[in-house]
Formats: sequence, structure tokens, C-alpha cells
Amino acid sequence: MIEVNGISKSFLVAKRPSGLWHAVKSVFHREYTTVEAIKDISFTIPAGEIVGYIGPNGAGKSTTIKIMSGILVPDHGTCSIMGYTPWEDRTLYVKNIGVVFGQRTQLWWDVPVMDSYELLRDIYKIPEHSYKATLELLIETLDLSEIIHTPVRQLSLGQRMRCEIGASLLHSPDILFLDEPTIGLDAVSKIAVRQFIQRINKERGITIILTTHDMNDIEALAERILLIGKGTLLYDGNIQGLRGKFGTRRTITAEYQDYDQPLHLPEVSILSTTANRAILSVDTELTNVSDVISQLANQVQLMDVTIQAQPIEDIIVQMYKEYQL
Ligand SMILES: Nc1ncnc2c1ncn2[C@@H]1O[C@H](COP(=O)(O)OP(=O)(O)OP(=O)(O)O)[C@@H](O)[C@H]1O
Repeated sequence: MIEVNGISKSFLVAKRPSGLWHAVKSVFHREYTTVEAIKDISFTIPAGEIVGYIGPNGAGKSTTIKIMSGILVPDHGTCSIMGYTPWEDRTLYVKNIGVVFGQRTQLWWDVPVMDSYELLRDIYKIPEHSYKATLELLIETLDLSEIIHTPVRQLSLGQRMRCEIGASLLHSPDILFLDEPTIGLDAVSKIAVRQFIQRINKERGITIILTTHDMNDIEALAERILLIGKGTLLYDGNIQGLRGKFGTRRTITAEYQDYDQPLHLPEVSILSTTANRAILSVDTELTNVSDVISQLANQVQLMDVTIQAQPIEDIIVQMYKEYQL
């Protein structure tokens, strides 16, 4: 459904020197540098998949999404989405996609949300019967009935985001690009947005490309992760693969009867200890968890032990470090 092949994109950026003399000089002679935003990116995405597109700030995520949604033209490479080249067949192509940029709005600021929706209906030439049916469904599933007649500027961020997602789905697209859809939302709204994304993917088979810095979004939603760093694709696989490759640490929390001697646990990082509790970090590539617990049991009277896998957030930080991002 989506085939991206060797796309690259550079931007020519004017150097802005500091100091008055240099600023005056640059009016007559401007120097430029080239920023390579993405380099030779390739991937394919089958219909119905949810893909998390992740990477640190400035990695090239938005540039890729802009190329895939037809806003930018790459310098090299090809991109075929549902048979369209996004930047060439834009008018026909946009009928098949929905785009939500969490930091920007596609709704008219001063008018009620409903008026924006009706304008979008006209822009996309959505037939009245299917518009009504979709609208009803969106009002119900995104809980819009209380807010749809309110001007956008009076909405909270979470309410606006629900309306934005609704707007992007009015024309029943097959593909949805979501750029930071949960940014700035409270915990309850984040969960509501995630559940909705999951639901439209499951029930309507919409393919979703999600960029986010929120690893909980990724854990909740993405079956597959594409990791980009400094414009290059570094990892393409699932979360389990990521854990296997980078998430080798486990945290052991042990509760025991009061013990006032130092613990002897070779190859283990002791994160904290009190008289009756220790938090340990174990690298499973160096030693295994059961050995650590039996060493511990030889020294203290254990009451309770919990073992936690490394949080996905830590794994990502480790990956960024490993790739020097
Ligand atoms: N219009 C532009 N003009 C000049 N440089 C740009 C432009 N758009 C992006 N860049 C540069 O390209 C690189 C990639 O930017 P991009 O916005 O794609 O990153 P990103 O991964 O989306 O980052 P973030 O997580 O911060 O949103 C950055 O170095 C950025 O400064």
C-alpha cells in the first residue's frame, strides 16, 4: 500500500551571522548551508498496519510525513501510496489520506467546529449521506456533541485534538498520518485518543503512521517501529525485537526482613538499599535474574520480589546513545 524508496531531502538554509557588521555584509552576500533532513529512506507499509515513526528532535520525521502527504517534494527517490505519487497527484491523492499535526490546527479558529467540518465537506466534495453517517459516528465515538458548536479558540487542547482527529476522518480516508496526536494532553485524554486510534484501525482497517515522542503511545499502539536518526532509518521492527536488542536490563525490587550488612552481588548495580528493601539493576547479558535472586536469598530473609522489564523509554534512550543521536 505504501512504498517509499530511497527518498532524500535537503534544505538550503541561509547562515545568519551574529554581530552588526556580519548582518550588514549578509544583506549583499548571503552564505548558505545545506541541511540533509532525510537520506535514502526506504520502507513499505501494508494496509491496516499501525506504524510508529520515532526519532529525536530534528531526525527527519516531519519531513518524511510531509513528503508522504504530498506537501514536500523529495530531491531523490520514489514514493507510491495506493498507486499515487503524493506530490504529483495531490488532488486525487488527498481524498485517501487524513493528516493531523498535533501542534497545528486544520480548523478555523474563530468559527464553531461544525462550520469547519461543513467547509471540509465542501472541499472534499463528500456526498451528503456519507457525510451525515460519518459525522454521526465521529460525534458518538469522539464524544463531540458538547463541543461541536463551540468556536475552536474556546476549546481546551484535549477537546481540540478530538475535533482535529474528527476533521481528518470526515472524508473516510484509508490512511491517517498523525504527528504528535497526544502532545500536551492529560492522562485521561491521551488514553481516549489512543483508544480511538486503535478502534478506527481495528474496525475500519485504516492504516496509521504515527510520529510521537511519547513512548506510551508507541507501546499502546504501534505493532511496528521505524526509528530515524540524523535523517537515516536505523531500525525497522517490532517492540519485542527492540527489547531483545537493547532492553537487556531488568529491575529487581526485593523486600526482606531487616538486614544491616552490605549486600554482595557481583555484576549487579545496586540502585538503592534500606534495612529491608533493595532495588537492583541486572544486565541479563552478564548475569541471569534467577542467579541474582538466589544470591540474595543466601544473604537475607526474602519476603517479596518483583521483576520489571526495562521501560521502553529507557530502551529508546539507550538506542539513541548507541547510535550517537
Ligand atoms: N523548511 C525547512 N527549512 C530548512 N530546514 C528544515 C526545514 N524543515 C526541516 N528542516 C531541517 O531538517 C531537519 C529535520 O527536520 P524535521 O522537522 O523533519 O525533524 P523531526 O524529526 O520532525 O523533528 P521534531 O521531533 O523536532 O519535530 C532538521 O535539521 C530541520 O532543521
